[in-house]
Amino acid sequence: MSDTDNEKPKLGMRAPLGVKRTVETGQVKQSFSHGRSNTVIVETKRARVLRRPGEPDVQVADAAPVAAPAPAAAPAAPAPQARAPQPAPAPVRQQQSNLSPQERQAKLLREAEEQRMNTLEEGRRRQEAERAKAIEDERNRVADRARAEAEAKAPKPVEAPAPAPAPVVEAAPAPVAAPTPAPAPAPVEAPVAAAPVPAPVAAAPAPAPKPAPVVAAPAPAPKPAPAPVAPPAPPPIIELTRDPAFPAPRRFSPVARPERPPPPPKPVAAPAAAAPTTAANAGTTAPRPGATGVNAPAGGIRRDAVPARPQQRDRKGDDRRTSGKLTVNRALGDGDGARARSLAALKRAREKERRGTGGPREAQAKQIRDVVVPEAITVQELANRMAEKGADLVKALFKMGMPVTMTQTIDQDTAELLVTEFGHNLTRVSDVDQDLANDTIDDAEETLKPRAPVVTIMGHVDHGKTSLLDALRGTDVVRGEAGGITQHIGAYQVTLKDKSKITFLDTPGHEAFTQMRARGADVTDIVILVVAADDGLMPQTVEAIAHTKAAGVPMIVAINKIDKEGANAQKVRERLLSEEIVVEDMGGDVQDVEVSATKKIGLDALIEKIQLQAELLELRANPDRAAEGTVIEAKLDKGRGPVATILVNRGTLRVGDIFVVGGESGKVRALVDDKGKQIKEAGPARPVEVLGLSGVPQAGDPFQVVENEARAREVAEYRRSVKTDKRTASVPASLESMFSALKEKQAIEYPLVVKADTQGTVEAIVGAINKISTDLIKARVLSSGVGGITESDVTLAAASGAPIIGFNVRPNAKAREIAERQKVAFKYYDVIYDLIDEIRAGMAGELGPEAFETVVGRADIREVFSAGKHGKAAGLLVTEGNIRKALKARITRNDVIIYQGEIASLRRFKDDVAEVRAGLECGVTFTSNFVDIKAGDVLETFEVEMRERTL
Ligand SMILES: Nc1nc2c(ncn2[C@@H]2O[C@H](COP(=O)(O)OP(=O)(O)OP(=O)(O)O)[C@@H](O)[C@H]2O)c(=O)[nH]1
Repeated sequence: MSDTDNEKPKLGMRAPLGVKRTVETGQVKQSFSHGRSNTVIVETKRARVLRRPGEPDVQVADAAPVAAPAPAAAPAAPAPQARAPQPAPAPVRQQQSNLSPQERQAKLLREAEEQRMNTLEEGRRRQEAERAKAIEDERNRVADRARAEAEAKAPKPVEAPAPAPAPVVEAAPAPVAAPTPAPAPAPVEAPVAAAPVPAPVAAAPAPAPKPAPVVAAPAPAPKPAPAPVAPPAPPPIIELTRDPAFPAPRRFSPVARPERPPPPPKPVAAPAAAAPTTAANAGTTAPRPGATGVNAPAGGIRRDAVPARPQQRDRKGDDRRTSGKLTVNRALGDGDGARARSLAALKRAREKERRGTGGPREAQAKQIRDVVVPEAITVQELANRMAEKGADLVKALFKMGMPVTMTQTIDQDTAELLVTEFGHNLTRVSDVDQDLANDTIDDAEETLKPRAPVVTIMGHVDHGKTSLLDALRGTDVVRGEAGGITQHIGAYQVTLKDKSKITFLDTPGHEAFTQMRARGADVTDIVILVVAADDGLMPQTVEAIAHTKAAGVPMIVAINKIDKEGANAQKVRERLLSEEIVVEDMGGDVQDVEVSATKKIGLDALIEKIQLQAELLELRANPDRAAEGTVIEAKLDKGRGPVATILVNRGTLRVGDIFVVGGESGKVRALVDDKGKQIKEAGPARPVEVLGLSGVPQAGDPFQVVENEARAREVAEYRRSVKTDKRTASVPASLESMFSALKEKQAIEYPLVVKADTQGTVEAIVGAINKISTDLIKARVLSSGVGGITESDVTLAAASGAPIIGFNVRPNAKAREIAERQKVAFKYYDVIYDLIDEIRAGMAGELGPEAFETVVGRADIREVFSAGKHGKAAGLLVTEGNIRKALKARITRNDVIIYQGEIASLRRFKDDVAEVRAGLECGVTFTSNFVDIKAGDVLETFEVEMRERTL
């Protein structure tokens, strides 16, 4: 917009239709800061007054045509309000009528500005006063509220013009425009009506019937937004309604709206207040001559909206409201709004705050926990116990310089660092705390009752252990054994003629069962060392003696096979001396007895000695307590599931008892004695098969009855985790371990999958296989277990190209099918000797034949000649053996090999010869053109023989 544009009387060109000109225009130059100025075209329009039908008004005829060009504001012309102020403007009009239009406009503007300033000043003073009062209100809010309201009411006459704009419109233009005030309200009404509260405008259609056709047309102007109104109001008129007498600050009108007072008592005061403000706003914010009449009010709307902003902010920000800061709203006595909010909204706000801040924060509040830390724990488990994120722990450990993963096990000290770091309390526990307390306290004397002795028979292979036991039991076990040797521990209880009982444990004699034998010694009271009279002491006999001594168990020497020819019992006794076993006959304290298992000689004497020894031991146990025992043997029975042979040490084991055995738990489903009979209970020293286990335990595992299943599961779980931790615990790296690892890497791996019928056999086989390993080849048992060969065994073996060793077990149909498909080899055995021999042969075959070197002859190199295309020839003196053509040869200088190859040619006095013996001279050339030959070097010829390797 330019000044030149302003000079063009565009508004005048688009004068509204009418019989006579109702709008007068003029220019007002406005000055702003920074030297800016603006020229505004000001039009003065006569206000239209709607009158009731029948009311005498000579100006009606004029009003109709004037109202037409400003239809936008028409809806805001409520008839009742318009009529009320009508009488007032008359004298004002008369006073101003003497001035020229320009003078009047200038004067009006000046006065309006003055009035506005006065009003602002007045407002400021009022605000200050209100602020002071507000402070008092804080102290005694309830009491002062009434007074505050009274004071707030005081400025209402100023606010009044806002809610009642219509009279203003009518009053102001009247003197300027024409004696007919009726048509004017439309444009002037627009800014007021478009002010923040559109309600009056929206209500405008109600009086529409009164202005009849003229008012009905602009009905779409109910919105405060000027845009939609603009089209129906084309005349770009900036209306300036003014009343120098009451230039009430228009800006307060929106604030006062919510509590619209009753109609102002003075009809003149109300319109006068609104008019100048509107004029001023219109003049400053919408100076464009091209602006429509509705645009002008838009500026007014923006200006009017300014004071409303604090109110909006107040609604959002509680702090502002509660801070006691005086806002325009409060200054104007808007105490009601604050009160209304303080009751309901404040309550909601408090509730929201409580929910929003109190709730979650309390939930997130860090809980300090008592973290129970065992001797070794995984990072993940520790995180769980601390209720922290595992990743946080890993991060903390990383910061401590320990790069670990969640599944890695850390020791108690490291765990303590973490627990402290995270602000929890540490409770150290040892394995004993976690596990079942091994009740080492002896039972009370009065509870102890005599029990049967547990006798273990030990001895070298085939010395007749099983035969002796068989003789004692009166049953034939020997025939049932594969290969004629005992494969695993058998436990039997023999009832003697005097009803007394003896429990026998038959341990295998083969060296592979050393571990099992050691276990047998641990649970036994007496050891019977079987020594064949014809064979004497053998390695396993000596080993059995060592185990017996280690267990601190008394021994009875049974010299067996005395019926055999060549039996020499005395020799056995003498030989035992070298093992520090001095039998009674030799003046010692170890009982000995000559027996024959097959001829049943000396059996009674043996039993007598056992009973005597048992008496000396005073074997007693408390049968009236929860059972404790030891696993003698365990296996996975196809029909019955996991089965463990338990020797009850003390207490009585009953069907239905809940127990923990090693890393397994369970409830006794059935008890089977050594004769295959189901029994209800088993007292101390009684071997019994237990059914109802969760898995196959290890031979030698402790068996304990516990109070409930939960505890049983907990302990079993703990024991399993300990086993896992031990297995997965990372071995600290050292130079030695690194070198040994390198060494191991060089060795060929011979993978195997081992399945056997019992746990003890599995251990024995695995132990024996590991012993076969050498530096060159290492047997690696990928998996070992009890029970038949399953699909998973085959899959594992197939993945590694390993054969499956089945000892007394066979694959199921599915496993066979997969094995056939994946070309997995099964090797079945029922004698451990055969198994080990074959594995040994297989491992040797894997290594291939072994090269053996045999030196054939040696010679000293005396001279070196040039041999043309053959490089150099050496003149030799054969010192040892002979030198032959095509033999492998090596030349050493100061015992360091400098050449290795073959003899290409052999000559003696220019003749090619096949062989030159020791003491003779000859000349040789070598297969490769070796030239670095010097007199003084030594030649060595040798043959290489490939032999089958043995391990
Ligand atoms: N003549 C004679 N032969 C016996 C006697 N006791 C055992 N035998 C024989 O010795 C062989 C081995 O007997 P076993 O009872 O199997 O020997 P073992 O010590 O139990 O053998 P393993 O179970 O392999 O440890 C059998 O052929 C028996 O018949 C005996 O008192 N006299």
